[in-house]
Amino acid sequence: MTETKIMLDVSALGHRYGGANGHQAIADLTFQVRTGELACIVGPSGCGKSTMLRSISGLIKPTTGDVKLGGNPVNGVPEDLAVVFQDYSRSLFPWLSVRSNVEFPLRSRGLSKAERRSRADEVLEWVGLSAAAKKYPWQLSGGMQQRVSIARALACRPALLLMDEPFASVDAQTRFELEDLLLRVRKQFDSTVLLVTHDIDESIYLADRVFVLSKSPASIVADLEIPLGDERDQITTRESETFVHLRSEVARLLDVRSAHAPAKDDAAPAESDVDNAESTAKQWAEAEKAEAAKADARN
Ligand SMILES: Nc1ncnc2c1ncn2[C@@H]1O[C@H](COP(=O)(O)OP(=O)(O)OP(=O)(O)O)[C@@H](O)[C@H]1O
Repeated sequence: MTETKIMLDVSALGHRYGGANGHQAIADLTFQVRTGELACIVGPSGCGKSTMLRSISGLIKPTTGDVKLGGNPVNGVPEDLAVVFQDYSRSLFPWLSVRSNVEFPLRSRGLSKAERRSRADEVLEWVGLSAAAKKYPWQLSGGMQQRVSIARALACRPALLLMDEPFASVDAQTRFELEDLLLRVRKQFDSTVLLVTHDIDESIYLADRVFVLSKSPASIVADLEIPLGDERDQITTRESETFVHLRSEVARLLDVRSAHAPAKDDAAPAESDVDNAESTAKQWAEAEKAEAAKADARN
């Protein structure tokens, strides 16, 4: 029997902002993502998804539990992790061309200039942006900018691709196109993906597995295998009996009818952490810039 490898192992992860009397954002999160799997996490607004992603990507140190990537403990930003955010305007550098944006994180990974160029050109072709390589992000539509972000993440050949509501800022048509693009490229690059969304249909359409989160503080309330096969289609898959059944099941688990009720502990953020509350995309971009600067200093 072949052993299934675990790429991401999250164990009893918890985070409380603002010390002992502060705000418990996530509590006792335990789940695993297998190598080569596309897993989606769906949870109600404010339940702690970003806090979880920050912990997994090493941007914050969780107060309890631990995270392992490829068997190694995550104690800072891991090199073999890439992240795609909803807010592409904050994660792409406006002063760099599309190609340079894609090459940027490769600078800290010890690749030669020629290798960086060839990787960037390969992924840009895969996301259909070869012709836009010399343009700047601000010359592109939102959907195209998000394709640049996806290309940039894939160029790093990450062991794990984290995606934080990646398609939430584009129109419905573009969203469908980007979802299908993700399904194509994850196959091409054999990627392991963890995607966070609050769109139930999107989570089922994309995933091999869906984890459903509770309201704040987030914990896992269900782990559902999605038996929709590899070939998915925006119309026929979404109309299928299995899809419709899963949609109702996830909606029930999320208890969508009460999703707009304020969570009992959803007061103002804990004061001591307010400085910390800038967007994860910005934090990540700063971490990448720092890594590239270190690499430049070494060379
Ligand atoms: N830096 C911080 N300091 C204090 N509290 C915070 C901080 N960041 C988030 N919180 C609180 O933790 C809880 C979870 O926030 P988080 O942003 O992780 O949730 P989310 O599920 O990503 O939200 P959304 O769905 O709105 O994106 C919220 O109550 C939020 O106010």
